[in-house]
Amino acid sequence: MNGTMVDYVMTIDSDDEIIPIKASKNLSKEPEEARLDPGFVFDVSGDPYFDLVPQDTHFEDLVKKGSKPQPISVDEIIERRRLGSKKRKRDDDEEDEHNDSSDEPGDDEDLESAFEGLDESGLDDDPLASSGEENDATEDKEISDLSDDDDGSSSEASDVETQAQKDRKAAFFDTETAPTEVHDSFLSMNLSRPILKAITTLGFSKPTPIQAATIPVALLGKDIVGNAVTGSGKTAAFTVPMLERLLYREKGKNSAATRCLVLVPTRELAVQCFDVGTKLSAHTDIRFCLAVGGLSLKSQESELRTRPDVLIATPGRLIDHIRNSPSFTLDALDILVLDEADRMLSDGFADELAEIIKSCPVSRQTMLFSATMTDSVDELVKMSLNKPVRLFVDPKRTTARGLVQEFVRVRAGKENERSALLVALCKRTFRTNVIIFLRSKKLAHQMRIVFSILGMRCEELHGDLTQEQRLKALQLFRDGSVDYLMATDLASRGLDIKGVETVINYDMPGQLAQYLHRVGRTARAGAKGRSVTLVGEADRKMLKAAIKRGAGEDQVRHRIVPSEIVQKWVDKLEEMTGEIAEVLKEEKEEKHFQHAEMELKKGQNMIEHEAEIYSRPARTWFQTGKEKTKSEALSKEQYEAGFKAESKKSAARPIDQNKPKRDKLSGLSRKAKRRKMIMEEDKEMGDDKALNAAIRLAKKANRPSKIGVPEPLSAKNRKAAKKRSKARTKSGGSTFESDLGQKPNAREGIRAKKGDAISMGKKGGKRKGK
Ligand SMILES: Nc1ncnc2c1ncn2[C@@H]1O[C@H](COP(=O)(O)OP(=O)(O)OP(=O)(O)O)[C@@H](O)[C@H]1O
Repeated sequence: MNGTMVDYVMTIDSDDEIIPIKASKNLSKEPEEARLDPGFVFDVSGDPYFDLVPQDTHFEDLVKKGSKPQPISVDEIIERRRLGSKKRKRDDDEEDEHNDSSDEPGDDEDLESAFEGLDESGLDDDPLASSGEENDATEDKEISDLSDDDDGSSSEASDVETQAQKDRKAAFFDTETAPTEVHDSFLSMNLSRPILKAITTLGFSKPTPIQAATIPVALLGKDIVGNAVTGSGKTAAFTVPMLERLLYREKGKNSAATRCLVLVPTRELAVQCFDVGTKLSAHTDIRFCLAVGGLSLKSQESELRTRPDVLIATPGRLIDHIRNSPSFTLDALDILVLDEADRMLSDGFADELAEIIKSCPVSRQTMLFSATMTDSVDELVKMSLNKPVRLFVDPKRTTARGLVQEFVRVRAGKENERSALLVALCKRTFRTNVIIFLRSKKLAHQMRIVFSILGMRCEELHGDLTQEQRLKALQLFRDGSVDYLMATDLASRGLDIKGVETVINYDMPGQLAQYLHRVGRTARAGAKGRSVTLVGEADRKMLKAAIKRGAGEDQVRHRIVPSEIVQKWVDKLEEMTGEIAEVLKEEKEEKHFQHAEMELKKGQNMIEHEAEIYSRPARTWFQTGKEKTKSEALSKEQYEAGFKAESKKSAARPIDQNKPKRDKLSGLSRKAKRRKMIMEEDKEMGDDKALNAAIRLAKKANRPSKIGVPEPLSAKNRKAAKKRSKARTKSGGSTFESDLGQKPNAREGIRAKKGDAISMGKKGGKRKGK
């Protein structure tokens, strides 16, 4: 760390209380329009998941039944054990009973006495095992040493653009279409009244910077690459123009079609996007559909048959529908949104993305968003976007303005103290609205058991849970029924939860992007928040990168947890290892039992309904389990390579292998290309050619015309439109028509022609790579 950095890393000597987050210099300088209403959130009171599905459907119906056994409640096991142990303890003396109540937050004296009577049965290789703590005086020095260690190869070094890169980008991106007006109000953006009404209902008084930049360009039908910090309103930035364009779609009999697709990496994020979309379209007739794994395939299929206007999906489930729902097609797609694109790639979805993109019409508009960009995203952009407009808001700043970043040092050789540190921090200081990120599902589950045994209200969110459990955990955390959410990186992207005060990183993630997304769950939409990261010796570079990319010099803290407190929790956790193991054992036994019951039921079903089950058409899969695991590992490797130094970048070339087969197709017309690709695919899959051709023909015959782009209103036209709208209102014209300020059906159903866009800002050349 250089001299100045030493000065600004403030040390918090005690974790007894939260040092109030002072308005930073940066914050006070912040332009008024950049601040959001911290009190506002998309989610309304009540259960946000119940209004995600058609009124006549029960949510329970949508949750995939039978694929996973009924969830086992850890809380129930712990409660059962607690009751059992209470009974045993009744035989003990008064003193021991008193010790039992030592789990109250902050009651450290009581805890101390409680430990004395407990049995010493530590497990040698248990992650919760202890080590000592050194004095605090050296901490300051060492954290400065840590940051002084500038070897020039830190993670963030790879983020610095070389001139060659800049030139390449300039050649690829549309540099002519820049937002011409600075919009400090939604009213000046040429939006229709139903959309404006919804924006007002949501309490958005001003567009955020990324919204101000994106909406006008997106309305032109241009491809966009958007980048802005977490919690800056990217969801509405692409949803608003998408809805506005949809208002101009063809309506009437046989014109229903899925025209917009939003792809997101996680199911929870899809649910949230769906929620935002339905709220913003509340005053329109635009229909949304959610297609994510873990929810019932059948009800999704039947909903897709009605051809909803907007589909929000995760890549895996979408591929399943493309392959296995005969009436479903993306042929009529006008707008494709790739949200959190880098995460989709790092999750091993590169192949799926390539397949989906191949299934979309070439003439679509594509918008790609993320708070962090990687090399693989660059490749995806090249593959799927057509002369995009690059809209990067404040690219130097990577964390929210209201975020205070704290770091807690975990010394070499004392890695095993992490759990004790975490418990100490949560027991004494961070007591409500805390998301804790852990590196594995197993650890998240174990820690949830630890917290529950200690009487701390806690839920877990990771991929080992059923969708039902995941949604429930989120809901309990959202409504404040639990104070802690133990999560893996599943929850690091996009989730917008009101009032998250603190994000704790049990360990420093391997990539800066991951860190930024995790800490981005707090300090959203102009609110203040705090992140606390446990930093080990191996995390030096990441620590340095995180500090450098923070919101401001005065918003970084070094927190020290008193060593005696850490030791206290180390001892307590050691004592608890036996109990944790018992809970895990009981849970495992229950799981086995449930599994056996399920298998039995399955067997009975097979006997009873054999004929019907075998008559069902076989579903085809995009990848086998083995292929998927392989591609996930590859993506992870490539994702990590994307963060390495620039010199290594060209060697990594992440998505190259996944590019559509360009060479074989070059020189062919668009139609011929597509036909050839489909034929090859059929050959690979060994599908029935005639049947597939018939399905394709039927789908093609049903394909509706494309949506256009809204025409900007000149001052003169605006007046005329107002007059027309008044006249129509008098004569009882439809609200939509008057909202649009145009003649009924004046532009409805018109295919977006090149000229449309050119007249408002040049549309780029031919789309590459498809
Ligand atoms: N114009 C606005 N005015 C006030 N609040 C807004 C506005 N736009 C969005 N918000 C609020 O900002 C919060 C964050 O929005 P959103 O989830 O879209 O952020 P994001 O940039 O997608 O974040 P992430 O990168 O983490 O996915 C939401 O709760 C929303 O209520």
